[in-house]
Amino acid sequence: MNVVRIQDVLLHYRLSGPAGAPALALVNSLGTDARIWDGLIAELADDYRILSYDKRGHGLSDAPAGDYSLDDHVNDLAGLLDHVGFERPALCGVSVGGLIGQGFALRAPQRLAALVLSNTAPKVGDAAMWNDRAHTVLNSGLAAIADPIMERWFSPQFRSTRPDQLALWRNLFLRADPKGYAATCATLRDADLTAQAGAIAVPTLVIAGAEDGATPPDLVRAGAARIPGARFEILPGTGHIPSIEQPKKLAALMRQFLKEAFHG
Ligand SMILES: O=C(O)CC1=CCC(=O)O1
Repeated sequence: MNVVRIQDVLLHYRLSGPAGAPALALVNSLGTDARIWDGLIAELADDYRILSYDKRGHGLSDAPAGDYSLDDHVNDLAGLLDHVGFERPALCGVSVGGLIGQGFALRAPQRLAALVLSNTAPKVGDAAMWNDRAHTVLNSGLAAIADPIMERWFSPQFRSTRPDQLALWRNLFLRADPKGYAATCATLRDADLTAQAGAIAVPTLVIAGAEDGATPPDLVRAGAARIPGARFEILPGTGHIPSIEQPKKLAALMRQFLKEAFHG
């Protein structure tokens, strides 16, 4: 098991694909861990050296006390990229992972070959929603919100045709750490990159899920429009986490984009 201590937080990470291949780093969403990327990694690992990790408060990584700022997450990512020797990777983040990606791109554009923003925006939700969600989870546990969250994560087709898969992802969600989850709700409450998104100077692909209940296509499209030169794509029949629902289609979009970013 790979582990590194960054900012006094133990982070669990995984590396896949051939050493020396173009590098790709993946940042997970709220209430998930690095396993959401398994289907995508299976598609891309012949051609890319891929880093995935459990961001702080999630998976096997530490869940330190207190609210997490976007800077905390960006600093973790920067330290992890240094640790694994990724000098200029492509970065793909989903949802709050995409906010972390935008924060990293604003801080260190020279460190990125390309940015893929999956199901995210410069601002996601509002303060009342994130405060309410954190309060519920801390007082009543993740089970109290599991059903509506599965509806936000997954398309109706996925929920009706893949009940066993749905049950496993629900289990993963239920086993998350409520403290780490609530601390990341604070990240989402406080992070607003709307005014800065126009300064992102990295080739960017923005992807929406046509049936995303958390970051609907119009929100994602509006965010993409703020990023100079960003490409925008909608994946049909897909909810909030395309790497789970449609890893092959997501990989196809990314493969084309990353080829141009790395090889011109
Ligand atoms: O849990 C949700 O509503 C989906 C989500 C919002 C931000 C994130 O990372 O996941």
